[in-house]
Amino acid sequence: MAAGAVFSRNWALLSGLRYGRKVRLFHSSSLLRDAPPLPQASFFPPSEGTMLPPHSFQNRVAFITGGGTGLGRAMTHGLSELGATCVIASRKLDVLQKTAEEITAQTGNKVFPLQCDVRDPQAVTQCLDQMEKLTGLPQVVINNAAGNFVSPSERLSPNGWRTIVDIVLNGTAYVTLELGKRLIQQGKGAAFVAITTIYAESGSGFVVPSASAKAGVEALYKSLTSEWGRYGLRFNIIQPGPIRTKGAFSRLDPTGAFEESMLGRIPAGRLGTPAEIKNLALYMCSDYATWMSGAVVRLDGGEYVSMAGEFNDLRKVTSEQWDLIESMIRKTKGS
Ligand SMILES: CCCCC/C=C\C/C=C\C/C=C\C=C\C(=O)SCCNC(=O)CCNC(=O)[C@H](O)C(C)(C)COP(=O)(O)OP(=O)(O)OC[C@H]1O[C@@H](n2cnc3c(N)ncnc32)[C@H](O)[C@@H]1OP(=O)(O)O
Ligand SMILES: NC(=O)C1=CN([C@@H]2O[C@H](COP(=O)(O)OP(=O)(O)OC[C@H]3O[C@@H](n4cnc5c(N)ncnc54)[C@H](OP(=O)(O)O)[C@@H]3O)[C@@H](O)[C@H]2O)C=CC1
Repeated sequence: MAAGAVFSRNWALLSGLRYGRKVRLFHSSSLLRDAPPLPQASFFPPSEGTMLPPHSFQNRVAFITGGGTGLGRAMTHGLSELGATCVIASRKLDVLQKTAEEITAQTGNKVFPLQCDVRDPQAVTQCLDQMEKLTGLPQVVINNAAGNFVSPSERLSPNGWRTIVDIVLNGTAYVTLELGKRLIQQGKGAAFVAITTIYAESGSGFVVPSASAKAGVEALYKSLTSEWGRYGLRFNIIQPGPIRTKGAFSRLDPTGAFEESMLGRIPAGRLGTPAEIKNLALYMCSDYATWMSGAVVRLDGGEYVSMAGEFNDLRKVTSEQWDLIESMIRKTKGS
């Protein structure tokens, strides 16, 4: 079914709410099921395993914000599997503790949970003090924590704006600047990765605080690439396309009405997986990527360019329709 038709059908289902019909209201319940991948997805199966050789991060420390859930958890798992001692930090200590225990049990390498709201610079300082005592400074830093929700911009309050910009841009800056200062002082190098999004470049309606803050993160990282390379610090950026995590989908598509139309614009025909982000992030932080700095890598199954191309909707034209179009164009010869 064409993406537009899918969207209309799903939206009609939701509209049924107004007439008292029973439809799924939340992303996790059942009427609007998770959209199935498109047929071409069978050409592009995701590989879940960890790509780099064993021990690639042996004797290294990694600090991952938002490491308790979603993509942060996947990256923590991968680093730990390859030998790193990991420190994960976010607001919910219970979530962090559970993740830390599970990963430590699976990999045999210690994961330390530290409570930290990255919006608060003092909390960041205290968290990094604790980390230094536990593990010393990290060689790998992943700024992954984020906040987001879809909302028409005219509904945003100043605090709604501030909340997202504080988590995404200010939080990343507090962590990066404080760690950078400490690393520089101790003469130690490190690899930083920030997780942004494909709309950091284009901007996007309905997620304006997130788009603005992620663009700021990219500017921060590109700027520090140039300024702090001389201290042994390198900075790279991953722009993921859509990946089903509870944190993202519950705030960006809570009804599930948009998932199918979103799939229709991804040439690979499927969502990404946390493991795909994990493998790219691990590569960027590894010794195989010491010449990589200031890079911005989009990992989105082709969605971004697919949305940008003026003529890409012609995918919907059938072979018979092309016969007609071609004959009409050919008739213009000599005119
Ligand atoms: C076209 C189809 C698209 C389909 C898309 C589907 C999939 C995704 C595809 C791509 C994804 C691309 C990018 C993804 C980027 C991400 O960042 S995803 C990660 C998302 N994860 C999280 O957000 C986790 C953390 N989030 C939170 O904790 C909360 O959601 C929050 C960010 C709100 C922070 O919580 P808290 O500090 O408790 O804040 P408050 O609840 O007090 O709220 C602060 C102010 O914000 C206002 N607000 C909250 N929600 C909304 C809303 N939905 N609409 C408008 N305003 C909202 C709230 O009212 C507070 O302001 P006031 O004090 O009332 O003025
Ligand atoms: N999933 C997707 O489709 C996409 C995701 N991304 C990006 O990937 C990254 C991970 O997102 P994803 O895993 O999907 O979603 P999650 O919601 O699972 O991850 C967000 C993490 O950020 C943490 N966090 C939120 N606020 C704060 C705060 N104030 N201080 C410290 N930590 C905080 C949360 O932990 P806690 O609640 O404990 O604080 C949570 O672990 C984000 O940067 C997101 O923007 C980008 C494009 C697409």
